[in-house]
Amino acid sequence: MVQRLGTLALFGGTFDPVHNGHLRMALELTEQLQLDDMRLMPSHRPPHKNTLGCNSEDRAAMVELATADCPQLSIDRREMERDAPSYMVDTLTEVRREVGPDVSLILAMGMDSLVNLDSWYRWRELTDFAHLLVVARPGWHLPEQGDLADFLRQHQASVDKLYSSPQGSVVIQQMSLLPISATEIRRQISAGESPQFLLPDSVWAYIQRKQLYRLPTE
Ligand SMILES: Nc1ncnc2c1ncn2[C@@H]1O[C@H](COP(=O)(O)OP(=O)(O)OP(=O)(O)O)[C@@H](O)[C@H]1O
Ligand SMILES: O=C(O)c1ccc[n+]([C@@H]2O[C@H](COP(=O)([O-])O)[C@@H](O)[C@H]2O)c1
Repeated sequence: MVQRLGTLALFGGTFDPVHNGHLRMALELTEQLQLDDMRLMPSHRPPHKNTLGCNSEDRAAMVELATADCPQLSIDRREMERDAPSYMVDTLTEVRREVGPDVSLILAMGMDSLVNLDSWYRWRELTDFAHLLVVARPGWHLPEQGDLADFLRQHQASVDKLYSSPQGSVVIQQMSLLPISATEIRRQISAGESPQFLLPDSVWAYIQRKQLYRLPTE
């Protein structure tokens, strides 16, 4: 019988701020796929975002608060320690070195991230270190032509690959995601509206205490 590998999943994001859409996705993936460890990993210097609503320490503090009461989720602060653009290939290289060759390392992302994957730094190498676990979001479709489509044709696999090999596959998981976006939450706050119930109360309290997102960012 083939041995089932231990699984470590990282869910990277700007989390500006973290919201219930992110949290439900992480929790549902963990439970549906019986992942051993699911960590939300705030990006210190998100490579593709020029305007941020707040600094990385505040964004990480909110992820810390959001995950504190949920035993299935935790925060991975490793990108906070690297004062360079938070390229995912660098992060995954570091994690792979840490966990060794026999752990299934899984990078979770939404479909909107996947469709831009070919703009990421050394994107083809990501699967040398991890699997990509992509959650299909309504309104987004897999590319059908071009380098990324070819890459997906080569790497797409069924979910059992996550347990039988340590890296190398792209797995697409269908899930109904909450229609919440950080952009809309920032807009609401800068317009004086309340985002309550879109994010944990502890995160909303933090935003109010630190007076974040009062000014429009885009
Ligand atoms: N509502 C949601 N449910 C599940 N996953 C989401 C949701 N919104 C974003 N994601 C995923 O979370 C990851 C990090 O996203 P990000 O922090 O940029 O959140 P966002 O809400 O899309 O932010 P913004 O509106 O600022 O772009 C991405 O992989 C993205 O696909
Ligand atoms: O490595 C890259 O070049 C790269 C480019 C864009 C995004 N990422 C990462 O992808 C994750 C989601 O990004 P975002 O911008 O949707 O929050 C987050 O962890 C980013 O650091 C990484």
